[in-house]
Amino acid sequence: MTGQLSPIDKAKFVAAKKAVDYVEDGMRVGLGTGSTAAWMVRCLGELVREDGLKIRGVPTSTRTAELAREVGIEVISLDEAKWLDLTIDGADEFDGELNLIKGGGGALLQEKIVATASDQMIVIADAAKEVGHLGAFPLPVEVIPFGWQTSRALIEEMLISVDVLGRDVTLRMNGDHPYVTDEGNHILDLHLGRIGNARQLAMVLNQIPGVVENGLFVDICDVVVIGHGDGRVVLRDINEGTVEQDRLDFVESDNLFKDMMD
Ligand SMILES: O=C[C@H](O)[C@H](O)[C@H](O)COP(=O)(O)O
Repeated sequence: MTGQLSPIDKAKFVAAKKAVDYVEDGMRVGLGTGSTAAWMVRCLGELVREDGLKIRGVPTSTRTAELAREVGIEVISLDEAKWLDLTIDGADEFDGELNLIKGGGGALLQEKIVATASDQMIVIADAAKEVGHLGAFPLPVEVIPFGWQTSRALIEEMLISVDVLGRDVTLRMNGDHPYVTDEGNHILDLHLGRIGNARQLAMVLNQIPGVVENGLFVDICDVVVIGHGDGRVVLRDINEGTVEQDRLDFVESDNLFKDMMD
């Protein structure tokens, strides 16, 4: 990756770097999944190794669990933690009310359980993830493999009666085979274009037999840390509104960032 300092990588990195400021000694922290969350796990690992930060992390996927252990974070299960102080995770889209689409990486089920078991959920994202209305990103819905085609037909039928633009539903593939989640389920991606009422859609989806969970996170996120390619970070807080942070000029010289790019 030498020399490939893309603005998106920088944006994800500065958002992650800023978000770990919320983590305090002794906290039980939910660790999200995805490329942005991976930056956050690396930043936390650095604080654990170099500053002696004492935290326990609950990962939201096997991928994140491996990375967390690799960087020196103590990993525990959600049942061991019981409740979390904070979860930091990425998102595929967020709107002005901090509602989210998640699950582009297939981890939405554990992510939703972990986020809702936390006092606070902080999302880290590059600025391109902000939308006026959710739905341009295909909405992931996790379904059990048994009868998944019936679940898809029921979803398609339901979509006729809700406020969405598109109605295509596709089975996520991994090469020639259906994608399999950490729980052994499949993912249906709903190509909706625009979601008129995220709260209603999230509820009706979860009433369909075979649906385990959907990737709409409504009223779960408290803060979005938005990273920009030039190092600027903007906080969007559900209670305090928008707060512009100073530009973080350290990106290129930051050891962690340099290590990952070399
Ligand atoms: O299942 C994956 C998660 O919901 C991710 O947090 C989401 O897809 C965003 O991933 P990334 O940071 O790679 O864009």
